[in-house]
Amino acid sequence: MAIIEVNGLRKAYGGRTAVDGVSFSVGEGEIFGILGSNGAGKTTTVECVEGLRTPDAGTVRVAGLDPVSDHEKVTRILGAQLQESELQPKLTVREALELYAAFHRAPAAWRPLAERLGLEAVLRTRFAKLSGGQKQRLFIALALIGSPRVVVLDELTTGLDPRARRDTWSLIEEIRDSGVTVLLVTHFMEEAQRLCDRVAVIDRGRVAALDTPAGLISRSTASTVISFVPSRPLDDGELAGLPQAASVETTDGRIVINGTDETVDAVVSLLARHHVTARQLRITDATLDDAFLDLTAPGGPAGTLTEEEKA
Ligand SMILES: Nc1ncnc2c1ncn2[C@@H]1O[C@H](COP(=O)(O)OP(=O)(O)OP(=O)(O)O)[C@@H](O)[C@H]1O
Repeated sequence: MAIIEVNGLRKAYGGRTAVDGVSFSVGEGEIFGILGSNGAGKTTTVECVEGLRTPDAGTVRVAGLDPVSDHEKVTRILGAQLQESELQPKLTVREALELYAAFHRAPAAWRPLAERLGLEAVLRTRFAKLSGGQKQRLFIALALIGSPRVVVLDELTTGLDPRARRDTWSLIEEIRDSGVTVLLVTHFMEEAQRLCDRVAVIDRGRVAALDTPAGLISRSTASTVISFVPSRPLDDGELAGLPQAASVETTDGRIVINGTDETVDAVVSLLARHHVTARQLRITDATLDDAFLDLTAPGGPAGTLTEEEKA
């Protein structure tokens, strides 16, 4: 069952359109990713879901409620991550948890929540003295303190080191496993690929694609990466003319081709025809990073919408 439904959402600032007809729905228990470049319209979209902005057109529903006209009810269902500027630097972790618990009618017990998020050791530490990872864990705790059914996490791991980022990913999975739906806004393809059940790619205010991470990769014109060092140089023209090759690059003698299974077959035939051996041959699946670049390229395959996107 869908817990978030967004239909034909439009929002402009002044005369400038930021979100231009965005539609998606999020099923209960999913980790749903919103992916896009800077300025694509991600934050505006989730702010409309949170009821912090009023749409110019379209509808948004959270558990069937309008986040603007039913704002109070929606704040009991949906927990949003604060921005750093919204917490007093002198507040201790314990004070922040107690303060935010007091905002809710039926808050979660803050102590077990602090334990779950590894914050017991810093309960008396002021916000300004916390590390980046500790601050993010506190933000997650504050988003969860009202025992929400949905939590919105926006650019949560920006600025974290790789270990803290991975720790945060595990926490997000635990949150989902505890039954909370997660709406995750991110720039990081690896994060979306690892965590998200489904992803909406927003490009210039529109949904360019909506699918599982694996689905997005297989739909892109560059689902496979072939790389090798030829035993002798190959003709650039023949390489560029390979079927379904989205890109061909040569760096320090290594040829890297982004394409499909059809491209792999053509590379094998080309090498055989010219009696060239492929040294250090690697054939790997493309990453979400490759698919994202392909899906958001000007004139790219952004028009290949699934049935859900067309609806
Ligand atoms: N309060 C505002 N007033 C005017 N324009 C705004 C405002 N907020 C956002 N915009 C503009 O709307 C567009 C979409 O911005 P939005 O913040 O939704 O994108 P985003 O995908 O979240 O970007 P980022 O990844 O950089 O945070 C951008 O062109 C931005 O400059």
